[in-house]
Amino acid sequence: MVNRAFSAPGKALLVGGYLVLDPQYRSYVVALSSRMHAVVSQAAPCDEKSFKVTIKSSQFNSDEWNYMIAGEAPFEVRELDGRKNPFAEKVVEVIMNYCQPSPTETGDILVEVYSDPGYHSVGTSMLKRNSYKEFRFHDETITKVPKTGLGSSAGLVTVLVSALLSIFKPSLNVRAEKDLVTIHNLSQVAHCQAQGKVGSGFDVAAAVFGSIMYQRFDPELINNLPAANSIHYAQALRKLVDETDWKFEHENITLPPGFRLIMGDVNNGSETTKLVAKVKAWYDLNYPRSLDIYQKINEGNVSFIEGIGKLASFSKESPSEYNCMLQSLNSGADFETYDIIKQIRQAVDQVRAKFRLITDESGADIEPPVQTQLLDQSLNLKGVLTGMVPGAGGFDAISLIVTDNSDIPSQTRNDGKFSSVTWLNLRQQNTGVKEEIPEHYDKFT
Ligand SMILES: Nc1ncnc2c1ncn2[C@@H]1O[C@H](COP(=O)(O)OP(=O)(O)OP(=O)(O)O)[C@@H](O)[C@H]1O
Ligand SMILES: C[C@@](O)(CCOP(=O)(O)O)CC(=O)O
Repeated sequence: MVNRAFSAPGKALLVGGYLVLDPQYRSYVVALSSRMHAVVSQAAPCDEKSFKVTIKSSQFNSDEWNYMIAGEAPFEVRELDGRKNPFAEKVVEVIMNYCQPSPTETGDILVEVYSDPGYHSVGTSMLKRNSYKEFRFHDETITKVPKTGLGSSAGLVTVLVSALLSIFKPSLNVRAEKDLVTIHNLSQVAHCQAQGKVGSGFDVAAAVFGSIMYQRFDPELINNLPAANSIHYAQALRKLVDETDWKFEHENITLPPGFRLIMGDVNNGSETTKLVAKVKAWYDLNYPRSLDIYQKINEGNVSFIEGIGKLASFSKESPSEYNCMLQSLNSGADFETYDIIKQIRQAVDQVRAKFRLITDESGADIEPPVQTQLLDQSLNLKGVLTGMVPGAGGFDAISLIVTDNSDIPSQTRNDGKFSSVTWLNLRQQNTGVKEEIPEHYDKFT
């Protein structure tokens, strides 16, 4: 019996929201320590005309989806009890069409999914653990449990693709760039099909490659695929995944030493699709002024990215001065004497100001006044370099880049201004998809 396990990280898009939808702009995505996990096993084949792929998510009121696979490409995938999980279903469909297994030679497959605590609000969940890992068990089905916005669907798709691919391609090695690209391409296709739209794909790219500077692929690559029930689909999919250069950028990045990311869950929830639609309508209506505004945002994004790069070089070139700078930040002293800090803060100010303008004009709450207040107050805390609303913004969350030694929760504990914020216990993580040890997922009590 084959038995393998994989995990992939959640993400925070620090700069590049909205602009990342356009291939000309660069964005900065940090992968987070909250990870999605999948453990896969396969029974021996029993010479039937069909086989079953079961996906179990026991943390969510024992959710389970059973897909029956029969016939040949184009494989149609059917859930036996009509239960819906578009992300799981599209992964199964994409993998079957890409790998084209022979049903009579394939045994039933079981994938058990686990997600780290950061992805969902704690609510009334129960923490269960074994000696290696701990997960929260909720008494509601997956769609009823509020999300924190770390990209659970991208993580899910990425680990399911890795797990299922490893069954049909036993040589799969997630340390090899070539295999990562295969996982990436398959995951982007499945994720877009499940969402019913081609987004920027930064969340899937971060789940696969870890913390990255990202520039998107051409959406036509996926839009041009034939329908999944077409006789041309499986072949076109293989060509797209294996033989096409997607020309997207995913340069690995890391926060400078002495800094980490802290996310505050504001627990309100915004619908990204509605925000994106409003911003797009605003952009088209206000063109070419909107282009100027995007270019100003991009200037800020690029200056932020450069500033972060300069901090990394500073830490190498003058370690003791760099430590003094970290200490000034920690003590709340006049750290703005450091030009790099000034550059980063100004860059983020420029981006935030333009997003506030778009918020006013478009009606899309990218940085609504409550978030502005929260961020401005956060900038006065000891150890905070800068802060922003991540991704599409809205009421979901704030992200702060802070020094390693700062203690944000204790500075805000009894402060009414932060009463709406739950600080998530997360760290930046450079690694994308990782192979795990299947036995580490045995019996959670
Ligand atoms: N642990 C899980 N087990 C099974 N399905 C999951 C799991 N986590 C996520 N999903 C699937 O992903 C869906 C949520 O995806 P959605 O894109 O709405 O949120 P997200 O990716 O967490 O959020 P965001 O894109 O705002 O970061 C769920 O409804 C379910 O179909
Ligand atoms: C607005 C957008 O640029 C960011 C969405 O980010 P998030 O899903 O809120 O993390 C859309 C996208 O990139 O798909």
